[in-house]
Amino acid sequence: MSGPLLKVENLTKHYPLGTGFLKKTVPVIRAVEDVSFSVEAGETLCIVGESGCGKSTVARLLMRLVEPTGGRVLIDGTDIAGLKKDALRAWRRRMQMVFQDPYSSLNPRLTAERIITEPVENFERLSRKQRHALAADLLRKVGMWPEMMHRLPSELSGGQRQRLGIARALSLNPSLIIADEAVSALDVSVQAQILNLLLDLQQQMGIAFVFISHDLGVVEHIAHRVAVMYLGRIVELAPCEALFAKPVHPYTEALIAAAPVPDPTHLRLEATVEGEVPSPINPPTGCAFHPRCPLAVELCRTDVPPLVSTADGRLAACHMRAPATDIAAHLEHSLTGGQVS
Ligand SMILES: Nc1ncnc2c1ncn2[C@@H]1O[C@H](COP(=O)(O)OP(=O)(O)OP(=O)(O)O)[C@@H](O)[C@H]1O
Repeated sequence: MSGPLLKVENLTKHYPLGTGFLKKTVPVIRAVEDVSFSVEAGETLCIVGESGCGKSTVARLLMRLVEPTGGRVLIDGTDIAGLKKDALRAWRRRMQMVFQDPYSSLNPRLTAERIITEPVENFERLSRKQRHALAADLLRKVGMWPEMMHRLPSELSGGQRQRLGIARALSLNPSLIIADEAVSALDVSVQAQILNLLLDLQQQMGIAFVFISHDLGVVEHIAHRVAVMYLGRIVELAPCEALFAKPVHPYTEALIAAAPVPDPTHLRLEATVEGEVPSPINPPTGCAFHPRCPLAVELCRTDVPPLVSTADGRLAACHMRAPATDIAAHLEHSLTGGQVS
């Protein structure tokens, strides 16, 4: 296959606040702003950032659970917005989602067998025997006993319920799984088991993951590449090791400094950075991080920094640490006391 499995181009989602009276423009929540990234087959891209930065909205846009205000999502080069009936069904088989809360995302009235075979039965009729065999196989894949297929979600532990959610996602042999805070509701030791299960499944089945988390310990354990979001935008995108070893964006640096968790057994420390996240309704001008940034200069207050490639092959949006060549002269001018135009 040539090209990435998933390509996201300039994805934007604004939620209007109320309806416009007499066509008056209404204020919007800028949940996702001009987000672009790609995911290769078999790769794990983690999206990390503080609460409210737009991570879950990206997940919902990828799954077409909400419509974008702008931008495109391409699977194997095909724009999913243009897919009609059959192609849309085929695409839905390839992308599955695992949710944060294994308690509320599983139907409490269905047995484990019904829960995990339901996605397949949306596409084809299964005999009792086929359903049984499929459920047993999927349960084994996620490290559960086939006998558990007769249990209701309330008869399973939190970790088992999340395994069930993963088995359900695996049932259609997806190429890509979007996992939104998939281990956040679990105890630390169970988190590690589920993360290791996902890594094993990835190795065996070549599944790609978009893994959304606010927990840097989790991210460091499983990511190949990491996209750091701040107030709806990606501010840094880098290979995992490089990001943790030498963050470029001051926000990434602050996140990592606030949660120094290189040891995967300490998965629970949460990222916090000094100061409040500004409102996505009225974000700061220029770089949205400038009110909290120790490096901010006048240019940061006036111009949104573009996401540019740095010498070591990552992307960063920072006037100070990753100046775009065409604005480098502008920056030098402002640093040397010149007026920002
Ligand atoms: N359906 C909606 N209607 C209006 N605003 C929304 C909606 N969904 C999300 N938002 C807003 O969009 C912004 C991004 O929310 P989102 O849930 O994507 O962030 P997040 O990074 O996933 O946060 P968390 O980690 O707390 O889930 C927030 O300001 C949120 O209040």
